[in-house]
Amino acid sequence: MAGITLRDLGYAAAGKVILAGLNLQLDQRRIAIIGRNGSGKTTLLRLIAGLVAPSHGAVTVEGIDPYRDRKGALQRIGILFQNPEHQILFPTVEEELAFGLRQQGMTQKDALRRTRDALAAEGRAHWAQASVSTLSGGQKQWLCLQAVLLMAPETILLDEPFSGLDLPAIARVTRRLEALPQRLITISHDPASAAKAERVIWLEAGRLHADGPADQVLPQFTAEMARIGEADADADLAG
Ligand SMILES: Nc1ncnc2c1ncn2[C@@H]1O[C@H](COP(=O)(O)OP(=O)(O)OP(=O)(O)O)[C@@H](O)[C@H]1O
Repeated sequence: MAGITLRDLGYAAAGKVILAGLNLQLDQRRIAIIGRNGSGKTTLLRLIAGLVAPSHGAVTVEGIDPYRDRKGALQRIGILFQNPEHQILFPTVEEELAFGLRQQGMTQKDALRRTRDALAAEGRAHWAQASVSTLSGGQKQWLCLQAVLLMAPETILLDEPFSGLDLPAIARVTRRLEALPQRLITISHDPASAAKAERVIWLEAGRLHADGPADQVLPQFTAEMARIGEADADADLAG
């Protein structure tokens, strides 16, 4: 795998600089991106997924530009959004799961067959015709992860994959993610969930603040968050 390359990457919106000057080569299998609210983590994932175009510099994913080459991006990158409601488009479980496969060029018939096989393999064959609106938040999140996995991308981008999950669901999703062969790039506010990453990237106000092994970066991050937490109320808007 050639990995993901960010070259002097920057992004601005509504006249505001949101990310600037990022130069990173991302080759590791488990990468965590940490940072405070509004530090630019989600924007970085959206740039890597090719959902938005850089305002400055470039992103390359396994040799392609994910914004210009959408088909190539769909083969290489999957993204799990923080809020499943932002990801789910279809009324039933099987339609939702089949959609990504259709986008990758599979016929509707083959996509539905693959979807039903995948549900059966997970012991959830009876979910196929279920209405997505009847699922709980955690079940919707499972559905979104399943949709990404069915597309078999080389890299999966996860935006706070544990938000809104109860403790058993966190344990289940953690096990599932740990077993995946793919490269995972996971956003988190929570240092504990980044502890097993091979590499931790800390963003601060849209810029790289630290980059290294978890046992070096996380203690600095935790200490800094504690320091800020002890200071006065923090009501500044980023940018
Ligand atoms: N399209 C946009 N137009 C204007 N401002 C934007 C846009 N996208 C992001 N922002 C702003 O950029 C900053 C970074 O947002 P982003 O969602 O990337 O941060 P984050 O680190 O993921 O935050 P959180 O941890 O709260 O999810 C925020 O101040 C946000 O309001």
